[in-house]
Amino acid sequence: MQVYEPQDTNKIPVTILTGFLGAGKTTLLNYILTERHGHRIAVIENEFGEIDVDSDLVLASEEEIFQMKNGCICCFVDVRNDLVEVMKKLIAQRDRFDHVIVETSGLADPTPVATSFFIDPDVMNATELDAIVTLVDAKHIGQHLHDTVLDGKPNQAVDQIVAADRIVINKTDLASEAALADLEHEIRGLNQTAGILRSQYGVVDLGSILGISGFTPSYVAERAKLLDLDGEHGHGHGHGHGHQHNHASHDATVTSESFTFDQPFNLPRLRSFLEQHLGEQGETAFRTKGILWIAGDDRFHVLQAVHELIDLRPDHAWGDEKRENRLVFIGRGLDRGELEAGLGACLSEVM
Ligand SMILES: Nc1nc2c(ncn2[C@@H]2O[C@H](COP(=O)(O)OP(=O)(O)OP(=O)(O)O)[C@@H](O)[C@H]2O)c(=O)[nH]1
Repeated sequence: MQVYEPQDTNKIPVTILTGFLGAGKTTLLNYILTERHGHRIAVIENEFGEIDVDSDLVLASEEEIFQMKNGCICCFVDVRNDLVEVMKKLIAQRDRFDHVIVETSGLADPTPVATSFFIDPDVMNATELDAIVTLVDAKHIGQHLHDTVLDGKPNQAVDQIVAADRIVINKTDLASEAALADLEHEIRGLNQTAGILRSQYGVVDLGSILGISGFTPSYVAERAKLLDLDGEHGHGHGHGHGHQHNHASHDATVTSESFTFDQPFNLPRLRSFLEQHLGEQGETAFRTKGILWIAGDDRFHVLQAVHELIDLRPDHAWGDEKRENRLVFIGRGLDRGELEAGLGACLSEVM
């Protein structure tokens, strides 16, 4: 690990961390937050899905995590206002931290997020956009880059690569050297200037992604022009996070379904349901996450699945925390009724 120094100590450097669903943003964030790099980092999180699972997956102490409660970070109008508000709160507590990381939802285009740092004079004076860092899932990105079912609208997996100052190809353990070389070549075709790094579980030289001063306002304006992102027309999305936008640009066929159950799951039943369901629908079931209550077990379990790859494991003890099950499914053409029935059949009669 290499320690970095912010370039201008008067301004708070801000890193925008982006990457398609399941690329490893939270994993990288946890790595950053647990490394002893001598800097205090505030995190602004935003997620796709109505219930919050992500903040439970971030290991750091809660006071460092600020959630964007309303508004999806991929929407121009909402995000600009919300982000500006959150940033102002952070600026007021400026002495508590020296770097801000904004983790975007996996379906966000980072450019409007970046431009929101140039629309408010107070935020602009107090912060300095450091870089857009884009994570890429070495195993799964291919299918999203070639995703044709985007209705002629911008593909956010591509936007995220185009807008990046640094691209981290993560999950290199899941791809061959030849596949990685091809992917690097393909990424170069989309972005000629960004530094490309490789990682496993987000372990990168932090000096290569933080404190790199990759931004100038003119650069953002250029990018915005390039992507036709002036915020006035025609962009936005319509995914299932409970509110409608007219400025939809994202793939409206991608939705999220969230479930909570106040009964525990029978672990073997749940495992076999998930294996079967995600095995059959792995192409279109992009991402599944959950904080799980398992019958007969005092520890909460964490479910992480990216397409058909499932990771379900125990975490720490529930303690006094209220036990419940929270799951989010994100994908294309999700059938809520089928999921609800399938999950319901996995609930345990005994606690
Ligand atoms: N094999 C492998 N798995 C990884 C690696 N990095 C992360 N993962 C796993 O991939 C899954 C998704 O990682 P996250 O960090 O939650 O991804 P994310 O980008 O925050 O996901 P969203 O918030 O849903 O967009 C988790 O199960 C991680 O443990 C890696 O380098 N190799």
